[in-house]
Amino acid sequence: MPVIEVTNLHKRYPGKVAVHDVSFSVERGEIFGILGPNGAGKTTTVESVIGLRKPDGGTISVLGMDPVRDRDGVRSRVGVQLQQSELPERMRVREALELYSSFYPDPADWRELVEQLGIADKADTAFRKLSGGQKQRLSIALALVGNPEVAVLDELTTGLDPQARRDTWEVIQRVRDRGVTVLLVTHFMEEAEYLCDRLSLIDAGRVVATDSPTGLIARVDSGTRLRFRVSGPFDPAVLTALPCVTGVRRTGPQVQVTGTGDLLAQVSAALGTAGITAADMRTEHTTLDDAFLALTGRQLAG
Ligand SMILES: Nc1ncnc2c1ncn2[C@@H]1O[C@H](COP(=O)(O)OP(=O)(O)OP(=O)(O)O)[C@@H](O)[C@H]1O
Repeated sequence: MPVIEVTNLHKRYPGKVAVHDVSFSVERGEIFGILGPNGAGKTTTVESVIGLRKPDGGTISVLGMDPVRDRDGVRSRVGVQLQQSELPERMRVREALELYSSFYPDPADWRELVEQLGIADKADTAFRKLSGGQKQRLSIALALVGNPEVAVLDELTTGLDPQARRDTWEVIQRVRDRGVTVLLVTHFMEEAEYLCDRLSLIDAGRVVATDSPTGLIARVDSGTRLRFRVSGPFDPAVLTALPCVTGVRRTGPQVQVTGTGDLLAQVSAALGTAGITAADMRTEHTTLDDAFLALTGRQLAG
């Protein structure tokens, strides 16, 4: 039985339908992502999953419970990290963790958690003195201190620098390694690609597709893409004449070539024969962004 099952969720706010029709299910032990642009309905969906919002239509089951009817049951078994959780400025890390531990019948050892999350040396630091990354780690620790079976994490790494983001991803993998099922909301394609076993792409309140990151990418894989820079004259016909090339696009000094087969070797050889010097030649792979674009006609980022 899935740990989380959302079926035809519909949720409206006054004058606005935030979620039209969302269905997905999350299996035990997986990291499941909900990926979509700002305003797609991701937060409304997860807030419904944890019982903070009452659906206008559809059904939700979390560990076999209805999150609205059995809110306490869900609360005791699901750890939640919502966007921008704030604590009193002067509250120390230790105090916050002890307070949250007191809410649960069988809390985790918070010292062990902060150790794993790399903020053990901050136990006596006040919330306001923590960096963005440390606050984020604390909020993950608070989401996990009740020993939950499921962790729901919304916009986990928004506002973090690239290194802190990567560190946080490792933390989430360790959380899953402890047997926790993770539902992760993000609008960062790299985050979804790196972390998620499966994910739903969501746009304008609807699920566009659900699959593994590689499965989603394979749906739109349009072959290989090369990118390089040229400084002098460049006639695209040198490349369009090659059977393996399907397209050449030039934007200023940047050239993008799409095609199939052994594109890199053939393009390099043709450029060499024509005496064209290409710099920074690299192969680009299809990303979730490309998948989102192909499935919705819109870019994920921006
Ligand atoms: N309390 C509310 N009242 C009215 N409209 C709302 C409310 N909360 C969200 N919305 C609207 O519903 C839509 C979906 O919002 P939601 O926060 O679920 O999207 P999201 O995908 O999580 O976006 P973001 O990443 O920006 O948080 C948006 O158009 C938003 O403006």
